[in-house]
Amino acid sequence: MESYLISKDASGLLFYTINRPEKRNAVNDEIMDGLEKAISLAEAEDVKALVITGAGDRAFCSGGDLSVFHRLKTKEEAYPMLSKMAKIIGKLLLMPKPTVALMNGVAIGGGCEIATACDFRLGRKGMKAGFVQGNLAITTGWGGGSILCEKFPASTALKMLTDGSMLSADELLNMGYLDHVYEGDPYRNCTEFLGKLLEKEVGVLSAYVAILRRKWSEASLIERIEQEAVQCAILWGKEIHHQKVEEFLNKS
Ligand SMILES: CC[C@@H](C(=O)O)C(=O)SCCNC(=O)CCNC(=O)[C@H](O)C(C)(C)COP(=O)(O)OP(=O)(O)OC[C@H]1O[C@@H](n2cnc3c(N)ncnc32)[C@H](O)[C@@H]1OP(=O)(O)O
Repeated sequence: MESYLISKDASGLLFYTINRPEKRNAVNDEIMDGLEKAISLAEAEDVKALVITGAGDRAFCSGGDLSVFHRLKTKEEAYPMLSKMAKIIGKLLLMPKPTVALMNGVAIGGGCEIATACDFRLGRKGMKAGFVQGNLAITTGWGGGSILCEKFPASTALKMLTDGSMLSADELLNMGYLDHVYEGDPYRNCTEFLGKLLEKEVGVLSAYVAILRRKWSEASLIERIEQEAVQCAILWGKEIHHQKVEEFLNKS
């Protein structure tokens, strides 16, 4: 089974679907490479927006694949993985088309980092999301912390990052993290939410998006994302992080 799927519809939406529902759509190297591929495919003239979602009805994305990345023990081993995904998330953040996180289920850790980089976040009623990295004795390491701090009020961002709690769709909507909570078919809800955006010329969409992207480029957000990966790698190398991950992997 492919780890990811890429498809395009007639209205100009390019879909990137993480396809590991049995692992709650945890991110491995293949998924990182697929996301980078989808970001470049979205440059095509007939694509109006990129939509990221997860296969199945349980998870949007459960973050980094702990069973794979647990093999990385030192900061020197962890940094290339963190930096690779931080660069891809930086590309997602600055890509020249609008982006949507269609959060069909739980989003945890790195899953929230991917969603935070998107322009719009739609959550299925009943889903939950949380930046749980602190519970694993690390921080966000793919840039999501820096992006959260840029896009949301400082107190909202700091509370989400330091609490490490799972928040309900209604809580996420109230605090402005989600733009919309939907029930029923995700595809129909996504196209309805985007609505008139999809009727606009692609040049108009890219020009508006560029206004936003310039703001983030001028705020040195890419440099801050890179510093976040470095900082996370240092915590990653500590024994307490490995103990916390082992607790999750041995939980059954
Ligand atoms: C590494 C980068 C870092 C960052 O920079 O942000 C991170 O992302 S840290 C990773 C943070 N993620 C987590 O801590 C998520 C851990 N997962 C869970 O809490 C739960 O699995 C869930 C996502 C809430 C789903 O719960 P549930 O529906 O009850 O399913 P299971 O727990 O039984 O999981 C099913 C299956 O999937 C495996 N799984 C789930 N998440 C991951 C993951 N992130 N990495 C690897 N594997 C994962 C889980 O182990 C089960 O596998 P089997 O036992 O083989 O069925």
